[in-house]
Amino acid sequence: MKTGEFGGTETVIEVGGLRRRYGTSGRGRSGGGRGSNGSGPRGGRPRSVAEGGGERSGGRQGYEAVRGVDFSVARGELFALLGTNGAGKTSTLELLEGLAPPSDGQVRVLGHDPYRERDKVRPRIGVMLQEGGFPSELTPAETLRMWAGCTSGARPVDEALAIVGLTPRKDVRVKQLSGGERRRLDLALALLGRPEVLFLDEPTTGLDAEARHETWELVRSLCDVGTTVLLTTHYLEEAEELANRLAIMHAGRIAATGRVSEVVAAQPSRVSFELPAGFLVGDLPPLAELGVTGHEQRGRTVRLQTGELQRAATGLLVWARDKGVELHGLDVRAASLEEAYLQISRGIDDGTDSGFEGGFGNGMEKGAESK
Ligand SMILES: Nc1ncnc2c1ncn2[C@@H]1O[C@H](COP(=O)(O)OP(=O)(O)OP(=O)(O)O)[C@@H](O)[C@H]1O
Repeated sequence: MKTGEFGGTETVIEVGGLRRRYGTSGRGRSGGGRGSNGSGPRGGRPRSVAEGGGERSGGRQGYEAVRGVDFSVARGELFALLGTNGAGKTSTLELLEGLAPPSDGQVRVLGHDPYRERDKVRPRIGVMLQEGGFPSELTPAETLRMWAGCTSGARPVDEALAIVGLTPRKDVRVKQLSGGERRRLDLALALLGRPEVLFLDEPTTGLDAEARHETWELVRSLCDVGTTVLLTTHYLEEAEELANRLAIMHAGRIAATGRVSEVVAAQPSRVSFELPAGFLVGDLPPLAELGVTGHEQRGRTVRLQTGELQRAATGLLVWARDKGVELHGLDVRAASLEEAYLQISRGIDDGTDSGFEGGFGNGMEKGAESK
């Protein structure tokens, strides 16, 4: 089940032509702490690297991690940013959180520039960073109490602990918490100020299956009461479960965006099988008549791509029956978000549009055109 109906058309997050270049400004990455409200004791992302230097700065021209990104998110909507490692998800999120200014383009959160009008935006957002960086000698209860002191209108600490299921561990030192428990503490901190907009950077990484499902339930319930959520994730299942809409980023750009069904529908389905002994691809029925839009062959293995899976599979099976042959290794695969994700990222790497050719792996020879 997706998050609840999001409440109307009010745009809460708007991003246009967004760019972020490292290595030219001399600013550090993502200073300024966790979000919620107040400046707080936590000074920002532990993996900070000076934008003006470091091995990742990309030389004199710098490195452009975000290359013209556009999207908007309505109130109560959950928007997921997916992408390969280094695609630019966190770099984008940090611009939305107001932790750095964009090199170019526009960001509006709740109608304000989150960097320049930080004081207007900060009290209304909650941020769950990828790595927390808690003082390790404090307990979760103490950490939350300390943070609540910097947060106006904070929830009671016990309520925040209960929401994320940390009550039984509230008096254990942070250094003794498991990775998943720390993640929950991170979430509790992000929720402390009852934010209107929640930014979650890989919120369920390190959580076991049960805790992940509980977090999904929690996020859904927040959306149901109108909280707007932007999350990054590597779990496609998470995006499928939660997202009203998503964007797949690759190399700093949005390669596909829309509802899950729209992103998936834009990708072809696949049928692969071993060509029976004594037959060539040219002996198959005319592929265009089966709705096949492309095919490749490696050794005896043939892979077809199609937007009409039933027609292609039926035509192939009828052909095999008529010829009295068995199609070994037959694999009929409908397009899925995973397929879409892989095809998009591989396709762009290869400079192809759909990723179909790149997705079949290197060393694949193009099969002969069928008759
Ligand atoms: N301070 C920095 N200086 C130079 N390059 C940086 C800096 N921070 C990030 N980058 C580069 O920008 C690119 C995007 O990084 P980013 O962390 O935004 O990706 P991501 O999509 O969040 O990746 P992941 O899924 O691995 O967390 C990467 O190539 C990264 O090496």
